[in-house]
Amino acid sequence: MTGTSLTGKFRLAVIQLQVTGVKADNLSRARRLVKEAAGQGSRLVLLPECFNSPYGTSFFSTYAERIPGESTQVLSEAARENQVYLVGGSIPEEDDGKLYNSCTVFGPNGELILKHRKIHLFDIDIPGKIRFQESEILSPGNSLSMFDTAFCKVGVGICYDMRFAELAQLYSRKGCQLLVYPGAFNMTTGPAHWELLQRGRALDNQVYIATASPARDETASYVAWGHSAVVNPWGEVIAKAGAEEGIIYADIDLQYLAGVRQQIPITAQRRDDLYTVTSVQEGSS
Ligand SMILES: NC(=O)CC(=O)C(=O)O
Repeated sequence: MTGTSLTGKFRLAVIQLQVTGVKADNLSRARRLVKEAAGQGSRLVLLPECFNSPYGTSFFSTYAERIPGESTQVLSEAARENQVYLVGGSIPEEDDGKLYNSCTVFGPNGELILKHRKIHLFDIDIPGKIRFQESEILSPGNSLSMFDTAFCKVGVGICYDMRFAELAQLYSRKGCQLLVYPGAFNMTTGPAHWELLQRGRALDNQVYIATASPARDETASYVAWGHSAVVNPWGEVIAKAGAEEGIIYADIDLQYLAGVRQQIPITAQRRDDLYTVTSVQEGSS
């Protein structure tokens, strides 16, 4: 099968990891769960945003690493030992005096094939509910990030990136059939928007969407919503976690995707003479 073939099926696993303040525990649990997912036939495995550290601006500098570093070494070995594509959620990355929220992707040989730095920083202020300002600590990435697998082409965003419809449109236009978003929505925006955004992105672009959240920890300073999910190009949720740690599985069916695109041919029907979405940059940041 070629990298962008529209035939075939493959199994995707999403790991909803219970992230603690102990980095070594996060890494070893992630490694164990990647092995478990591969044992169930998964060929592509997705971890959550900030899988090696608690999510919060006060934690980023303490847990930050260079890439390559300790956490990405574990990811590389887990990908190679289990022969999977591993989308390594995200980690706080330190580079040249700046901090980023970065996702690394490893191929089945353990090679680093992509690094995506969160493009849209999570700066929100909902009075009485939640104020979060990633930009106080982090710098944004400046590039789109896509990679080819033996099964299909995949576009990568991190959490808040999912709110920007243009990014998903560009990925779809550039041939992606699956978009993956490690994320960590919270107890305010999670119930309101998490699933809605995934279904919207899937339906608008006729792609599969997979999201991976940390498991919920009511004692954490930032309580993640959980509910990692996979949505198909028809907009249906085909796999969904609860709030606790676990793995969910979905069979990604590229023929089904092709069928949806043929039945409702919005790509051919677009009015690019009236509107268009274009990008100025591409590649890893
Ligand atoms: N944590 C995020 O980056 C985004 C989020 O929680 C939201 O958009 O809501």
